[in-house]
Amino acid sequence: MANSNSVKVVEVCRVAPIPSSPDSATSDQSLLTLFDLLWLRFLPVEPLYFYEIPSTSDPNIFFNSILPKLKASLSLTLQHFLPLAGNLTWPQDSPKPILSYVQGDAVSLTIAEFDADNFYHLSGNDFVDAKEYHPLIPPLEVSDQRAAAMAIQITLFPSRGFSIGTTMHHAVLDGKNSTSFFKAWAHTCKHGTGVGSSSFISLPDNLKPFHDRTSLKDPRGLGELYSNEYLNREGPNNRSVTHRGPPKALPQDQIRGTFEFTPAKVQTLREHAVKTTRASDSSPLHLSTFSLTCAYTWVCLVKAEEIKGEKTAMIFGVDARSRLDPPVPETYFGNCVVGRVAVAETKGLMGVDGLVVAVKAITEALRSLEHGVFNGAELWVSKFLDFSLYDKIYSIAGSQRFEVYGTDFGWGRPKKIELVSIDKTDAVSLMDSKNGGGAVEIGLALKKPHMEVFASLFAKGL
Ligand SMILES: CC(C)(COP(=O)(O)OP(=O)(O)OC[C@H]1O[C@@H](n2cnc3c(N)ncnc32)[C@H](O)[C@@H]1OP(=O)(O)O)[C@@H](O)C(=O)NCCC(=O)NCCSC(=O)CC(=O)O
Repeated sequence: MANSNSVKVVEVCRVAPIPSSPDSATSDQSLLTLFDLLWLRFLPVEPLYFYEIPSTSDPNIFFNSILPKLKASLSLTLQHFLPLAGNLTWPQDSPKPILSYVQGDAVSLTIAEFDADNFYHLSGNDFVDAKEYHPLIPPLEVSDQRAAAMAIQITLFPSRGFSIGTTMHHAVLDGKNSTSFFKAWAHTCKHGTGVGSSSFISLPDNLKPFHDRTSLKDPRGLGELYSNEYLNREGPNNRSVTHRGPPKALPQDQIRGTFEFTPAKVQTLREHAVKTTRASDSSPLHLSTFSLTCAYTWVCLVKAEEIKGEKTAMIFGVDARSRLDPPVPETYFGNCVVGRVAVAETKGLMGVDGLVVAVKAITEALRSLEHGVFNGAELWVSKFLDFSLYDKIYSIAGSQRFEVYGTDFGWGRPKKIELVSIDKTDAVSLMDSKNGGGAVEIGLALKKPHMEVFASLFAKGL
């Protein structure tokens, strides 16, 4: 078990974007879109990256070299991501919340230190008590009137490594953006010209955020419809920009585990699905890495948690950027994700054809995209999902496409990445694998007995 010493806060400071030239933007303001509003009440996203410190003769390498570089590059990177240094408000005269940055706004950065022995425990492969990650994530400054977009915490594990934890307001950005921000910061840190330099580091095109929320067209006025919903649903004229709190009683005995799907494992699942699909099933199954990974996880979860109800659901996000008409750039900054819900009979998931039942449900949910991402939107903006219909609703956070393990600040690939928020949102995290090679990893937070059964089902295979 890890040393239970608590995290010691060394410094709390604020990092502002450095203007890179005299004509750099000094302010930025945008109205939230429908896509942002959908996430307004969601809990913040909490990615946590662990990096090993290279062995060196300088015991103070972190404070002498690494930390100053991280701070300087953060400041330079924020110049490209001004909204992340800003705040959300919802003035009385505004139809929707406003995300604004004005000169002087800055990101809260906490520097902390934790017992070195915790490093390999928290960044290793063993199960970890979910609560152990919480001190590595900073609080976000939020009130009903004003919410910061992001807070960052860098925690040193002396002579071992450091972690970078962030808390990001979900109405400000989606998983793709948060990954791009980390990659842009890492790029600037790795290729920067030195501490104290205010020189502008140009980002590769795929990391340059495209900031124009008005480019998301909403001819049916769904954003207004949805914001009116908010204003009326939660008390009269409720303009709070605070997310809902975590569930009242977070399970105390949750542990976290990571499981890997190698390309060979995915191929085995694919072949199994093809073999067990009935000849009478005319419509082809969507047998991508994503659908097979989610389907197998779903089946193992239903069995491990002994779900009893008639139906269970799995919600996943779909990147809408290229699916909109007209599309928006891949680098569009702001939420651009729509939810899709796969529904299956629990009995079917538990049966011998469980994998195919799950893949079929995911295929059907994806098929609805053929009619456009806004098909039936008037219904789901006013009543997204009737939770009472399902005994259990699973969800997927993140994507293996984001290639988060490619985030190198100059000291190598991350040793481990956790999406800490999944223990509050009950989601399954999905990302590329820390072992590379085209593998995918999922992260779970479950009660210990359920995790043990899940691990054994996962290892056993089909
Ligand atoms: C809807 C999807 C999940 C479906 O994914 P699939 O992979 O099943 O289907 P697909 O049609 O997109 O791709 C099918 C095949 O084409 C290939 N392919 C297609 N596009 C690709 C691309 N851009 N990069 C790499 N591969 C690609 C894949 O190899 C895949 O096969 P193969 O994989 O077998 O090789 C995805 O399209 C998508 O939108 N992903 C992003 C979801 C997202 O943004 N999530 C974050 C939500 S916000 C969040 O999570 C934050 C939070 O709340 O915490």
